[in-house]
Amino acid sequence: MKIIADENMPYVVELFNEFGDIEFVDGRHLTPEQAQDADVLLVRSITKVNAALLEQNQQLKFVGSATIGTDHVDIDYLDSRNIPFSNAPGCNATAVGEYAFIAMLELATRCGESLKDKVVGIVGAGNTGSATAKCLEAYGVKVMLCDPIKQQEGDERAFYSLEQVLAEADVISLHVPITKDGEHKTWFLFDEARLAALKPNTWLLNCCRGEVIDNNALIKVGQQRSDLKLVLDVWQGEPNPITELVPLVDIATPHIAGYSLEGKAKGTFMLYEKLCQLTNTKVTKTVSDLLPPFHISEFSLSVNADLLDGANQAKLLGLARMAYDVRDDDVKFRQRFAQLNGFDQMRKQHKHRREFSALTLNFVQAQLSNEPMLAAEQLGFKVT
Ligand SMILES: NC(=O)c1ccc[n+]([C@@H]2O[C@H](COP(=O)([O-])OP(=O)(O)OC[C@H]3O[C@@H](n4cnc5c(N)ncnc54)[C@H](O)[C@@H]3O)[C@@H](O)[C@H]2O)c1
Ligand SMILES: O=C(O)[C@H](O)[C@H](O)COP(=O)(O)O
Repeated sequence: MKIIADENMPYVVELFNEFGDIEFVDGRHLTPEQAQDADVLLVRSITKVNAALLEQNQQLKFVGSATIGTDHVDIDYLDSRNIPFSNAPGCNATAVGEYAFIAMLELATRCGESLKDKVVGIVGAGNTGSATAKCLEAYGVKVMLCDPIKQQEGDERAFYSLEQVLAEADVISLHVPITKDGEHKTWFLFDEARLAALKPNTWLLNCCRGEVIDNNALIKVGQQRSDLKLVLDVWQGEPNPITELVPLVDIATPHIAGYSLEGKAKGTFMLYEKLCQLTNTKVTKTVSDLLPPFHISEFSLSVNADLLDGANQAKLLGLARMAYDVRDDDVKFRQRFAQLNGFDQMRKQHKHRREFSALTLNFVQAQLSNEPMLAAEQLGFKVT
């Protein structure tokens, strides 16, 4: 079996070498000629999987994308050729949730404000939106979920309309797939009118797809409204963000919100499981076999370390930065995004961060209540 895999997908050798020969390719520039003799194709979000790529291939047995989003894959075309396809829903949800939470903590600390006093609107309450809400709620922040599709499906959580979120939330975090048609289409969901209608001092975070916000309108509105705070991990026209937008953005990163080692490992692992299922192969590996130990295995906290206390926001941020310091990616982004291949190079060379779960917090003295420990656990840390 010939397996063609994106060169930036970790753990492919560990998981797939038992199935055959592996060839690594540059996923953004994969050609029909390179893909023509693949039995298995393993891609990331940067490879367009469609008729143009695959019509010369008559032997393809499986396409796997180690991503949550599927907008780069023509699933109808694969169906028409009976080629099984699988993505990796939820694989990097925790990574995105922690990224959004850390970015909010960072902004709050930078502005001398308390995140706990904010109301956060989450647009799209699926895997990544729910993971963001989980961190915020563990910290005691009020969350407003907006997801008309889940609401219509009978999800029992409390939902709010987008208009309510725009009117009431201090922070808005976007977690929708990119869709171009239908009642709930998300392409330019945040157009000039919605951007201009944001409450004074709103923070807007986009960790889903760049085109959910009209980036040209964002430049126009951002230039008129210095009160807005922006966190962008995704950009219209990737890998070439619009240059004028970057200085208006408070935290800017190159589509790496989902790049935790855990998320990456889970993504590749889910495709391995699917291929095992398709080929009647026994699953013999586990995700934890793949992950190296974290360089800080345990961190001790004293009795004053009530992470839930808003007065300790900076301490919580310090702790979160041990797992992931978003400022490093922001600095690199500003230096490199405009260079030739800068955006892709930053993603390729990204030092995959760890999730909170890699860090064990040791509460060395008994707390007055066990709430801070429970909150730390809810945030995702291991607690002893
Ligand atoms: N930045 C990154 O690294 C990164 C990582 C993972 C995912 N993503 C992107 O984020 C998207 C969301 O990921 P997910 O795992 O949460 O997906 P998901 O499918 O679990 O959840 C998306 C939710 O959005 C809702 N939705 C759709 N249209 C909506 C609308 N108009 N208004 C409100 N809600 C709407 C859906 O009902 C669904 O519940 C992915 O499709 C992907 O494009 C980006
Ligand atoms: O859809 C997703 O899962 C994310 O956008 C994913 O993290 C993108 O990363 P890539 O596949 O480009 O490495």
